[in-house]
Amino acid sequence: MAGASTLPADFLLSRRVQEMVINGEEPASLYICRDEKEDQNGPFPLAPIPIIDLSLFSSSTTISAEREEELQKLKSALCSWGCFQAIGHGIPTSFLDKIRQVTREFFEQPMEEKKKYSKGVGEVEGYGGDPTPEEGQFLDWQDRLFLTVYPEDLRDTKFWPDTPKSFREVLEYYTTKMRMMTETVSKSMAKSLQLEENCFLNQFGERAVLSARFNYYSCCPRPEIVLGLKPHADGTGYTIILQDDVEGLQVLKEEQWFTVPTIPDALLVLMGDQMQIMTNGIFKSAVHRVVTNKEKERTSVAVFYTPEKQKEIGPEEGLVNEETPRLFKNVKDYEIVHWEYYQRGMRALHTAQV
Ligand SMILES: O=C(O)CCC(=O)C(=O)O
Ligand SMILES: [Fe+2]
Repeated sequence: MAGASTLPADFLLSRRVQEMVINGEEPASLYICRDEKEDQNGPFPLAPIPIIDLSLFSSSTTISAEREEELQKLKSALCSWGCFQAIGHGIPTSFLDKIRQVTREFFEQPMEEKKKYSKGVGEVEGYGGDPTPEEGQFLDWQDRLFLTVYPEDLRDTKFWPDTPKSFREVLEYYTTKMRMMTETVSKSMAKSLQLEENCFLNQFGERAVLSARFNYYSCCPRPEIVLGLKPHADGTGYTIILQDDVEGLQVLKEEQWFTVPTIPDALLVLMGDQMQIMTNGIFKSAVHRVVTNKEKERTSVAVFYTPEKQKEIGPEEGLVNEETPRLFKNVKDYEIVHWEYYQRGMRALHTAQV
């Protein structure tokens, strides 16, 4: 298509990346994130992210020494990587496969079917690309379906797909399980820091928000210069990511990008900025990105767990003392500021610093 490389962002974002690929189009210039000759410090090593067995925290039969050791492992993972691979979460692998399958089935439907759930270019909820970023920011090689699931009165069910047939049921069941998992994870994180076990749950509040983002990364003819998702840290409390069997997610540690291994029965629990604030900087909010792939499509489902709207959160008092002074202010609706900065290609954490 003549002049394709200078198309404006709003126009590009009104179309799906998947459509461009089906039409055999080359990525327009706004998708190009770097100079071809730039050193990318690849190949990227696999990240040795600790694997934590959550069943050790919930089962009453676990001997306390074993539980204590796992809590220490959890704390160390969150201080260094800002994430861990969770197993023993109580969701059978067969069900994780079911979610992976309905996700793929949703995106593999004809465009007309998916467009029933289309959002406007500027909106977040629904099917499409992320809203247009500020000038100078490149676009992501992905399409996604974003749905708020809890609290239930915030659901906008016109965006909830009717097909594949089991989609809604699978999402409902998965997020019920996610709520149980956030309870275990939040309590365990508190215990690992010698805090009262409900402290983080209380900060998240009864109306904590759970939303699901189904990501679809089409094959990309120029993987060396196009990203599936630009580098960012999440504005959440934390995020739980289900990957399929195609690698692509990377985390940044000491200025090196590491590829997150795909493990069929594991869920990646990744700290967002708000957990870094609540732990007074002890847990790291992990910077991550997604690379593209020439041969294989990739899917993922990210469940975002965010404190209740309008609720103030801040560093736990038990973590603030003379040796470790308060690093962050109390904030509310932090994710809104986070989003504004994200759209400018920046992190927002400094806005919460004292
Ligand atoms: O696709 C992935 O594995 C990660 C997605 C992600 O980082 C996000 O949706 O915020
Ligand atoms: Fe993310």
